[in-house]
Amino acid sequence: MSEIFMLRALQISKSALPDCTPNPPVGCVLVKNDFIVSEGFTQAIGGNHAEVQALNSYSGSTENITAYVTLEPCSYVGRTPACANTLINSGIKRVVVSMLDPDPRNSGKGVKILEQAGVQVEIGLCNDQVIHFLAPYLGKS
Ligand SMILES: Nc1c(N[C@@H]2O[C@H](COP(=O)(O)O)[C@@H](O)[C@H]2O)[nH]c(=O)[nH]c1=O
Repeated sequence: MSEIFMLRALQISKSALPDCTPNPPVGCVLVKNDFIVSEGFTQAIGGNHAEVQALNSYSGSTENITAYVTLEPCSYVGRTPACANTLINSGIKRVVVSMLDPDPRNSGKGVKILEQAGVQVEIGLCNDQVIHFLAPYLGKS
């Protein structure tokens, strides 16, 4: 079941192209009680990341919501705020990440920030499919 949600996040991430480059195209879906309640993908460079788009499009309670994100949420303030902190502030308690961000400014730090705040993080769902799509876009932002 959860693979369906990550594959949906991967599917919508493709809509981020070509405007998001050189930022990688990322997708995020918010799931509550096995239903997708919101979706987002990376906006044009300097615009919202996928997680922020999904959160901005959702107005209900974040209780029991799991965020499925194709790439590790970012950990630092770059052109946009740190998505790991945005997720924590939203009250979401479970995040499923397909692949870690190889960008050395993130690279495990986003996951660490989430875990230190008590968010349950799972890594690697649909990893093969996501790496296949995302790899060409990583390391250039
Ligand atoms: N596109 C994308 C991420 N992209 C990552 O964010 C960093 C660039 O941040 P910025 O300069 O603020 O745009 C860089 O490490 C890139 O890999 N991260 C995410 O959490 N979600 C997203 O949708």
